Amino acid sequence: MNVIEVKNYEEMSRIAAQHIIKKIRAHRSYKLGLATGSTPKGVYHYLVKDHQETQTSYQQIKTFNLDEYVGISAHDSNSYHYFMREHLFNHIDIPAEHTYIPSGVSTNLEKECLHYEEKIRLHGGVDLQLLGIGQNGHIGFNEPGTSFKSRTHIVPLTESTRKANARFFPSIEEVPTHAITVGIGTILDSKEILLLASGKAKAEAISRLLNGDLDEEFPASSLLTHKHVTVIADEEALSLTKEYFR
Ligand SMILES: N[C@@H]1[C@@H](O)[C@H](O)[C@@H](COP(=O)(O)O)O[C@@H]1O
Repeated sequence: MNVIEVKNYEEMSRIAAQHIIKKIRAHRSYKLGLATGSTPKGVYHYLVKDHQETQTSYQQIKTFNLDEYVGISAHDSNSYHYFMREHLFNHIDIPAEHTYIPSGVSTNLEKECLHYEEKIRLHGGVDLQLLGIGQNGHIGFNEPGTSFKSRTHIVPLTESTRKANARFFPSIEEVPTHAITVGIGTILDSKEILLLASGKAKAEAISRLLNGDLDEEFPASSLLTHKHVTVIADEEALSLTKEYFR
């Protein structure tokens, strides 16, 4: 696992964006795995800025998002569909039909999970997966205890995750109780993984990831089994990690 220590959120975002832009320019039909949350917002800001300044093209790029809330439609401002349009898709030249996000309002959610897996597979898999990390080590919405072999599935959200995400909703009661997420096995199939972490709230999770052992109770530790993972973390996120492990 390669660890890049950066000063702050801004630097983390810039370096991650530069890496993604380089890949997109080098490979015409690149497949990007995308994430939501506060962490990747800055990366999307830099991708948009670069697109406006240099016209880096996304016409042949395909994107696959990690997850979506169950019961929240694509038009709802709390949906991850909305988030992606707002922060990235509306500002670059990617065709809407190239952007894939699981549907949280499908009438048959089990079928939706299988279809989503199939879509990723038919496109030859994800080349680069961008990831944030939950305070309890979740990746996508794979909560502690999820099998490292899991594929796209429906998950009940833990209280801690609902609390952490409550800031985006009018009240905690309105935070959905379930989500649809690609599995840990799906994430591990990506050819390359870029995990970003910024701020003190992530320090414990990052320290556990970098110091720790493989443990299904800590989903991010599954990344230790992958050959091509880069962690870009800022000083605060690395503040509890012993020097030796960086
Ligand atoms: N499903 C998302 C994750 O993909 C994300 O990594 C995590 C951390 O969010 P943030 O980046 O806002 O800290 O939150 C949500 O639960």
